[in-house]
Amino acid sequence: MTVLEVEHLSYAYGPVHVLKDVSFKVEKGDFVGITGANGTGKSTLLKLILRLLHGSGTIRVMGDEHFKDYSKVGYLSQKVTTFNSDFPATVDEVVRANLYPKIGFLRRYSGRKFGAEVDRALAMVGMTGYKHHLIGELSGGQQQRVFIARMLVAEPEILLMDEPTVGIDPKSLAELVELIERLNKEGMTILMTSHDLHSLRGANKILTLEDDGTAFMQDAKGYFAEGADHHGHI
Ligand SMILES: Nc1ncnc2c1ncn2[C@@H]1O[C@H](COP(=O)(O)OP(=O)(O)OP(=O)(O)O)[C@@H](O)[C@H]1O
Repeated sequence: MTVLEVEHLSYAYGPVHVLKDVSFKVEKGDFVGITGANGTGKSTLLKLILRLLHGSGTIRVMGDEHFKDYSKVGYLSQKVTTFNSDFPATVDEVVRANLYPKIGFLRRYSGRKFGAEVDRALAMVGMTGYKHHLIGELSGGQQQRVFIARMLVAEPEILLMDEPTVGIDPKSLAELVELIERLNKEGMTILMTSHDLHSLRGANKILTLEDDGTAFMQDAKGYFAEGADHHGHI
């Protein structure tokens, strides 16, 4: 089943053309690694898919050109974890907050606490036991796990992640990559940008954005077989 179809997508910030006539398809269960040099438009592409930005061309999510239910699309933005350590929210609050778009603002006050849903999401990312910790007190890798749990609690169909592995120490990085690969193996469709070839080793498709704004998708096996040297930006 095709869950995302991008056709002839172009986008410019004022006079600066970033994406030009980009087309690709994502099937349910795909892990798409999005790569390309700095400034080629990886973050811009994710924001267009989320309709935070509007370009020309067509974007169909779940077959719908006018898709509105973005609670089904989890998004982890770049640098989401650059937290001030005084940030007062607990892990529980950060994860729970993403249930509200789903359950509706008014029902938020219905008294139901959704503790089981939060616990389940934290268990999926190996963060059981951290519920009452302040988010600002966790390591970068732990914060990323919590932000992944925050996406998962809304039971999304697709995860969009913008460089989730940046700035994380090697051990936490390996665990985070394993977590992302496991979620994909369990059936989650993932689109993830990264400059780090290792982080994308579980991908089955690679979308490469070029300096001229074009993009092409290829089988990950072919991409990795060509070798990292071939792709000057990695
Ligand atoms: N809000 C904005 N206004 C104007 N130009 C922007 C804006 N956001 C991004 N750009 C420009 O658009 C281009 C693409 O940016 P984008 O952040 O999508 O690239 P990227 O591939 O994600 O880069 P990186 O690998 O550095 O994260 C860059 O040249 C950037 O300077």
